[in-house]
Amino acid sequence: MTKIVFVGAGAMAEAIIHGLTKEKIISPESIYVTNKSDENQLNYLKERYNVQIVCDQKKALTEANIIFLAMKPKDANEALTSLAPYLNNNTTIISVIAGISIQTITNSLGNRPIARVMPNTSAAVGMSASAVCWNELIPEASKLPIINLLESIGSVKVVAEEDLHVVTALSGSGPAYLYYFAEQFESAAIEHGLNKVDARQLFIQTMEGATQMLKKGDVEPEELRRKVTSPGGTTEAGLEQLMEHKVNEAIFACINAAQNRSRELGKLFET
Ligand SMILES: NC(=O)C1=CN([C@@H]2O[C@H](COP(=O)(O)OP(=O)(O)OC[C@H]3O[C@@H](n4cnc5c(N)ncnc54)[C@H](O)[C@@H]3O)[C@@H](O)[C@H]2O)C=CC1
Ligand SMILES: O=C(O)[C@@H]1CCC=N1
Repeated sequence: MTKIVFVGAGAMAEAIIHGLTKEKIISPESIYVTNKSDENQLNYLKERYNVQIVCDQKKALTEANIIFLAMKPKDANEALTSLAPYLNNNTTIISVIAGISIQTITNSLGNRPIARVMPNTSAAVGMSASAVCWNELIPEASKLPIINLLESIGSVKVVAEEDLHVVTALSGSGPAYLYYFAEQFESAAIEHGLNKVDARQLFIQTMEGATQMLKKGDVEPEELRRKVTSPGGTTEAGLEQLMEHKVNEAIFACINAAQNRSRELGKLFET
């Protein structure tokens, strides 16, 4: 049975565990969790998902088939140093840490199969938009199982490592941008008299409907937008404000800053 150890047990680890256990891809008895200090969080994960808390670090790490690295970039070096002595040669490392390169992980853990994944927290509902890259030590035969594992939490694209920076900016951080939009549209609608429940439901359904239209893929977003925008109508009036406030520039600046930060984090914690 495949044994998976999560080193780092925060928001992202939980979202992945939620997805994996919900889809019954792997039995919770085979999923182990450990973190730096927060015992309450480990107990919570055990209670909620029935996963195992690592008691014997050495045993858990030595026997692991897959180790997920799920700590913040600033904690990566310390974590990698503490793991290094216990790994067996065949263990596959899957890092979800933003910015930290395969080379930096290799520098601490030695040459071994390493994949980097950029998921997002929608993994919790099986809707992560994940991208993965790997080093050449990941055997051909292991690629599909890794993709299948990740597909249990959503969609997966295989990308070049260099592209993970922009992927992180777009889909790793993406849910937060959409939640920000949700907050703002909701507040604006409430200001104009709608109640909170209706405002939220109407916005969610609008996002969902627009997503479905985009997903059909037969009409470009620009054309879909035109179909909503009657000349001299309400949409035009609204869009004019978005353009006047340079929302397009804000979005370019947002993606640029996020992908830059991913590069910076990689450099900052390079070993
Ligand atoms: N939250 C998100 O939406 C996404 C996060 N990520 C990446 O996932 C990683 C984790 O992010 P979050 O879960 O949001 O952070 P978090 O702060 O919620 O969780 C971090 C976990 O790492 C543990 N930790 C810290 N130092 C450790 C050490 N030396 N050994 C073992 N465990 C240690 C902490 O105790 C905590 O359980 C980050 O690198 C982030 O870039 C990637 C995609 C999306
Ligand atoms: O904000 C962050 O750094 C992480 C990576 C992508 C989403 N959250």
